[in-house]
Formats: sequence, C-alpha cells, structure tokens
Amino acid sequence: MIEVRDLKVCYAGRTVADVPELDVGAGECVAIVGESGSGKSTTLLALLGLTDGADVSGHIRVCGVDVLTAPPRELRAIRGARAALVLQSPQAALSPATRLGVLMRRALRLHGRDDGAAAMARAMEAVLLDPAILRRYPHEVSGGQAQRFAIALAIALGAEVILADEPTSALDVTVQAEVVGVLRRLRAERDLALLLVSHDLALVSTIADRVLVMKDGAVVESGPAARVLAEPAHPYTRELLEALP
Ligand SMILES: Nc1ncnc2c1ncn2[C@@H]1O[C@H](COP(=O)(O)OP(=O)(O)OP(=O)(O)O)[C@@H](O)[C@H]1O
Repeated sequence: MIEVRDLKVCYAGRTVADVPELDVGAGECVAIVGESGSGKSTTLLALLGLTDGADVSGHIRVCGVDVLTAPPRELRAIRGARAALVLQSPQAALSPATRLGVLMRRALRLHGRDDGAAAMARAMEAVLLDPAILRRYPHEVSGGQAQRFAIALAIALGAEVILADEPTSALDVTVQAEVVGVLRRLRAERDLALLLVSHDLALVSTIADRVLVMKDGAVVESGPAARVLAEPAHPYTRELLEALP
C-alpha cells in the first residue's frame, strides 16, 4: 500500500528527511520514531504530496498512485479518502460550529459519496463511538472521542491506508490506550495499512510490526519492532529507549 525508495525532502537546500526504503503492506503497521525535528512528520506529509515548498525526489507509491508524478486530480482522490491523515489534535481541524454528522456527510459528498445515516453510524460503531455523537459539536466531545471520530471519518471514506502523526500524544494515558486499541482492531479487521509517527516508544511497542528510527533527517536503524526495541543496534535508539519513564 505504501512503497518508498530513496526519498529525499529538502527545504532551501537542507535535507530534512532521507528515507532509503519504507514499505507498509495491507494489514501492517510501521512506526517512524525519533526526537522532535528528526524528520518524521515531513516524511509522512511527503507521502501525500503535502510538503509545499520542498524539493522532493525519489519514488513514492501510495495505493498504487505514483505520488511525485500523478496529476493533482489523482492525488486529491487518494488524499483523505483511500489514504487518510490522522493528526495530533483533530479538534483543532474540526469546524467549531458544525455538528460532527454534518461534517462527515460533507466529507463523503466531497469525495462523490452519498452514504446514508446507516453507513455513517456503522463507521462510528467501528471506532466504538455511539452514533448519537454525530449530533454533537466538536467542543462537546472529549479529545479521545474527537480522535476516534477522525478515524471513523477515514473508515466512512473507505480508507485503505491511515497515516497517523502522533495520534495519541495530546491524550491522557487511558484514552491513549482506547485509541490505540481501535487502530489495532481496525488494522486486523479491515486489513488497513498503518503508518504511525510517534516519539512514544512504549506506544509503538504495542502496535508496530516494524520500526524506522530517524535522527537529523536520516534513518539510523530499521527492522522488526520486537528486535529494534529489545536489542537496539544504534546508540541513538538505545538513548531513546533509556529515556523511557
Ligand atoms: N515547511 C518547512 N520549511 C522549512 N523547514 C521545515 C519545514 N517543515 C519542516 N521543516 C524542518 O524539517 C525538520 C524536520 O521537521 P519534522 O517536523 O519533520 O520533524 P519531526 O521529527 O516530525 O518533529 P516533531 O515531532 O517536532 O513534529 C525540522 O528541522 C524542521 O524545522
């Protein structure tokens, strides 16, 4: 579902992300970890062609679309629908005066879909949210509910790939576990490909199959999550693990 080779993203001549290889298949979860500024978000955004002002080179395929050469129309069709972005604080992205149900219906129409209320309710149930929440305004739901709504939106739109950038770091610990539980279940039930950006290695260990460790824009280590987290080969990965509470 995601295939990256020799990706380089440069801003004003400075390489901020250099990723030789990144693959995520259906039903797999790959995590990119590293400290702030290491290039994780830039890598994620480049996968959807969202790094405005950057020089991007290499090869990126997402849901069969060649992101660096596809016409804008083809890119718009995968963005937000087949490949959905889930961000740290969904509430900030939700229009405050629009009920969640109206927002979901609008998003579906934007992608040429006119699903009924039953389909919207099913998407809510898939993330363990009461469909009655569709009648609420964004400020009337908790951070964890808003994050699960963002995932429900992706499901309603038929996402095959979810790109999640620090999806739980704005949430408290018990709510984090709920959101991760939902992602883990969806991945298994719907064969979703999940690319997760996180600085939280404890979280990553509960969900990722493979891990890429980034530092200063470069991938310093990658491999199966169990191996990288149990026997880190790079001193920087050891440092990240030692910093865990
Ligand atoms: N639009 C931009 N213009 C110029 N430089 C940028 C731009 N976006 C990101 N950068 C730079 O790219 C580098 C990597 O940033 P990025 O946000 O990808 O890191 P990150 O690992 O995701 O960090 P964080 O966890 O803080 O989001 C940083 O040095 C940042 O300043």
